[in-house]
Amino acid sequence: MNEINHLLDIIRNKKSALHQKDFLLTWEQSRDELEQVLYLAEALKQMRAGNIDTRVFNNGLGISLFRDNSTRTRFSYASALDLLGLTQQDLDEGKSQIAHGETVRETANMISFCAEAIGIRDDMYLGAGNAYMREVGEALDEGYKEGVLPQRPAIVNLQCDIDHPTQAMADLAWLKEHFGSLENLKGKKIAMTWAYSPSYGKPLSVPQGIIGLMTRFGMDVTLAHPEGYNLLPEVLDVAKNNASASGGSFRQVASMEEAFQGADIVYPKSWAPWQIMQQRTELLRQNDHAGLKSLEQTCLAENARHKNWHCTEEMMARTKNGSALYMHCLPADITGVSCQHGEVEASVFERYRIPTYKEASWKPWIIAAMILARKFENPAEILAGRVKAAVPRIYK
Ligand SMILES: CC(=O)N[C@@H](CCCN)C(=O)O
Ligand SMILES: NC(=O)OP(=O)(O)O
Repeated sequence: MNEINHLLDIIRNKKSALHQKDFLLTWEQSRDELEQVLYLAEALKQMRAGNIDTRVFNNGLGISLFRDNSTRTRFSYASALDLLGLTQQDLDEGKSQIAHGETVRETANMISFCAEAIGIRDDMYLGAGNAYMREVGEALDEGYKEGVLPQRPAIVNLQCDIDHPTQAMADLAWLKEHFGSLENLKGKKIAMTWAYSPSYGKPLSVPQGIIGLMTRFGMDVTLAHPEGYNLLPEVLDVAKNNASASGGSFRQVASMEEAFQGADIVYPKSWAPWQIMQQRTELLRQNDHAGLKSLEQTCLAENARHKNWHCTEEMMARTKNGSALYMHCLPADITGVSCQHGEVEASVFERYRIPTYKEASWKPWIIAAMILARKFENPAEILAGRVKAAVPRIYK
């Protein structure tokens, strides 16, 4: 209990305007706001462990819209809604009236009469996903202002084309847990590198999320990828500016070997080539399904030219004392396990499998924290009320 109260005190001292804006990109939030979410996640996790009711809502919907597959984020979002007392309702666009001319602003209002949160994953098309979330947000603002909606639902970015903030924040929570404090992350070397995948053309948002967030905490961030796998130039600028403001650094190198050299943390994962992402966006606009399918094949063929971007034991041996922390957003393409030849060698993955599960396990708490911070001006007081109301257990 003392520990929870200590966390609530930390949260009280963070200056936050998160109750007035959606958390769509980590770099749009102040350092205090990021920390507010991080500490709220810790407090919620401890409250549940102590069997303290965290249902701050008596009722209400939490809507989900997944335009791409998901295991972790989908169940983490459902868990977060349950923790807060909300009921999940999935928006199945195929079953809605969207195909019959219903506009985004109309759908956004029609689903939200009793909604407190809307979680959206829309990550495959450059320039589309984040923009869609903002369009929904504007429709909700109007509905609330005009008295259609009695409340403004929080929008939760469950991965867009630019950032995967629930992932990057869960990764940060895991690093804080692993290294003991945010202070301890200063000067740590993290290698965000491309790795070969045979599965499909993955979004750019995970590597962008990592370089955009870890540069906020004084880390030395290295990005590496084969030619043609560039990230969005504006996100590279964000990473550079963050690094100079936080006393960390950001550099780009041309090989996994170089990025792994002396690294404390490595994050090897695949993403699609930039050109493919741009063509995919065009084909989506034209609704060209056959074109999208054949482009996917082109993407996989291009990936196959870089099979040497493989997180092997030899590669790991280059890291600091040969024992860098391996991270992955999951699912990883594991050579000989989930595919013939993938991102990571089986023995490396197996050694870090449980740590990657712990990394992922922060996600429900981070999502619940984001919703709390958006819905309440003083979320620490709201949780303090739950702590006070908790009935002590009779026996232990
Ligand atoms: C949609 C998708 O596969 N996404 C992600 C996030 C991590 C989960 N795999 C990716 O690989 O970038
Ligand atoms: N890491 C991650 O976002 O996983 P899912 O795609 O399963 O949600």
